[in-house]
Amino acid sequence: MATRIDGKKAAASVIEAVRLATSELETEAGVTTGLAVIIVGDDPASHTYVGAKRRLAKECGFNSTQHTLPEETAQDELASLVASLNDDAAVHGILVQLPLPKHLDADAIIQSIRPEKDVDGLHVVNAGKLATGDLATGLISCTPAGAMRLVRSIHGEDLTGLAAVVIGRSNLFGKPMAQLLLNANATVTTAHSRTKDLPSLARGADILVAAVGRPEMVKADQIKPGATVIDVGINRIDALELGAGKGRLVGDVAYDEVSEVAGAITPVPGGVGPMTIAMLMANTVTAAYRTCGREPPRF
Ligand SMILES: Nc1nc(=O)c2c([nH]1)NC[C@@H]1CN(c3ccc(C(=O)N[C@@H](CCC(=O)O)C(=O)O)cc3)C=[N+]21
Repeated sequence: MATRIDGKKAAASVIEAVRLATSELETEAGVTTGLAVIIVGDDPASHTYVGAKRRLAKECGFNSTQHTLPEETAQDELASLVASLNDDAAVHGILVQLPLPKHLDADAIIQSIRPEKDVDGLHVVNAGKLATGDLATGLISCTPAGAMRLVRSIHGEDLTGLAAVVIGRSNLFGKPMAQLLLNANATVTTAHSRTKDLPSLARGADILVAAVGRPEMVKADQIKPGATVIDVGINRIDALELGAGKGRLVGDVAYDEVSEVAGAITPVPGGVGPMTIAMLMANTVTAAYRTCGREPPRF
């Protein structure tokens, strides 16, 4: 039976470290860490996530502001809000909740955030720093950073000799995750929808990371015995009797059967999800430390 990797517990320890770092920066430099969250439109799931971010920011001792804009917000209005937050010295981190309404160009908005304040790690400067192995001055995308922390909780810092397979190649997750694993000396393969014979590729993985967005797609026969399985999927299975917006959350991995074969596995919920928000807080206080020329702790 696989070890269940407790993302909630790991996230709580990151949050505690962020809280300490925040209060240290406050007492030593007189700087309160500031996070600005922008949300456009009224997608209920987005509002739930933003609410969770706000609560955690408060718990960390941040000064957090939320900018709630109507669905019909124009590109230039959103751009000018980002511009004013870029220039606001009290704001160390800017997060634009995704997805944005379809009429808006999300990438143009993200690229207009000052890289030093891009706590989502999505700006090309931050993506480029990660790609070139500069982990010391950039900001790393929160979900891969959180997933990597969970990998380290099992394997430690050095993944030499381990084969890692990442299923998914998005800029948001798959690519940065592969780069983090590579930086830690794993031998990395990125698989995707065009990959031939994914099951046999997956069976070679000591570390299997699934980010496909298909409920319970990864089955037990695709797992190397003893492997570490990181499930990044968040799929809401709507149960008709529960009504809209309710229902069960499942990952991209068939948890019950896979946990019979794997050595360690993250659950959904309670795995990578809570780590994502915790790493957002870590990135924000990191950004605040850097504005004062101080070395941030490693989270
Ligand atoms: N700019 C931006 N940055 C993001 O990081 C970002 C975003 N936009 N848009 C949406 C996605 C999604 N995301 C999650 C965060 C936490 C959980 C999480 O904590 N999930 C809980 C369950 C929560 C529930 O019950 O719905 C868990 O897995 O245990 C999930 C998903 C961040 N995202």
